[in-house]
Amino acid sequence: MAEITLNSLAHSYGEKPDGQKEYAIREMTHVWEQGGAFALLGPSGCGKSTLLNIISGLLEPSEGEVLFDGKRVNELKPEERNIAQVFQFPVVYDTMSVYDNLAFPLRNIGVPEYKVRSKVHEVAEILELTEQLKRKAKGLSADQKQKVSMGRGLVRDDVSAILFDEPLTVIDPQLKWKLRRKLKQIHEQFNITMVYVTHDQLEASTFADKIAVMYNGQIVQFGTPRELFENPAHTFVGYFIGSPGMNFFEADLIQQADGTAAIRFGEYDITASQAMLAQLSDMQVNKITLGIRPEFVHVWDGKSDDAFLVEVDYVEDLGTYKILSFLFNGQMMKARLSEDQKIPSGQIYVSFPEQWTKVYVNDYLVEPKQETQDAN
Ligand SMILES: Nc1ncnc2c1ncn2[C@@H]1O[C@H](COP(=O)(O)OP(=O)(O)OP(=O)(O)O)[C@@H](O)[C@H]1O
Repeated sequence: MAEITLNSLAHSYGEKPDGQKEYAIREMTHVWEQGGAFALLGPSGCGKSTLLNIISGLLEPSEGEVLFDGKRVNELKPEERNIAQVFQFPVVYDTMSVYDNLAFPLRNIGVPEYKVRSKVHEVAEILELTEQLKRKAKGLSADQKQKVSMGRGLVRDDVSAILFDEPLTVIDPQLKWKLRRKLKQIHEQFNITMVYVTHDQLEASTFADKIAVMYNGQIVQFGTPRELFENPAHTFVGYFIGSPGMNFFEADLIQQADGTAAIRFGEYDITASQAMLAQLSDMQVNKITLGIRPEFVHVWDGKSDDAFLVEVDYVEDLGTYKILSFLFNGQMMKARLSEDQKIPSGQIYVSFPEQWTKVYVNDYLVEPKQETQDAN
């Protein structure tokens, strides 16, 4: 078991990269603590597989280092790193029995047969493969084969970490949920560092304690599912996590005649704390992006003096909840409402609670200015 550190790591597939754009992994320093369950979440092409292959040793990074428990492993071959990797498609020996497939990694390192037997039975039990142990792998269904693949990763006690690269791609939708739970249970039981790559936010949040969201070769936020939802550190996290994603709109920071600052969206003033306005004034920006999740838009039943009058566009009924689309200053926005909330047609009042209205500059979240403590 190991803590995995990426130290100023970067990777370009080209020999002579010309600028950041040519890097599949842009420079990052990052730590995955020992024994954690982590997900690497991001859209296709953001660099997830590249990063996983660098950790497992299938790919040598062009810059920086990978450390296991503080020791550099860049020069170690995959088999010397004690990493188990489970890929999208099952890797099993068709002509061998399920038992021999599971026993293979242990026999390879000379584990005595009596220990092999007990470990294979333990893992088969967890993965519900005991009844299949004598069968040839060839006759198994795709999801059973993938369970065998996972089992081969789990049999060795000495692995530093298990890396999963979209392991549920071939699994039946009904079984996906069950296997995800199983993986979580296995993690709790074995306390091995696990990194799970996926482009599916639901998969990431059921499996992982902490999720690294990747975008354009960078980890833009590393946090619990709740942190990613409540406080997206980057506009991409706001957009990618949640259903539907965060509402964004461009606003202006203006300096008023009395010397105070205000945030303006068209003719509307958007409330912000003094600490936030002070921070934005310090940053000397004019344009900002505001973000609010559809769940946090407050839709009023009737008239409200502190709310904005907006135009209802349409309401989508999704069974257990509704999505209201409305036009605010010409921009389409969404609110997520409970199924029993009545929505009048025409014009309604909405407001954006200050706590949930996030401010972004150049795509990154701005935190309100901290009061400096008086030294005396
Ligand atoms: N062998 C390669 N040679 C050159 N470029 C590559 C190679 N493998 C990946 N890339 C590029 O590196 C970037 C990151 O790809 P990577 O496969 O790591 O992304 P990913 O997030 O795993 O995507 P997916 O979910 O589609 O597998 C992409 O722009 C891709 O085209």
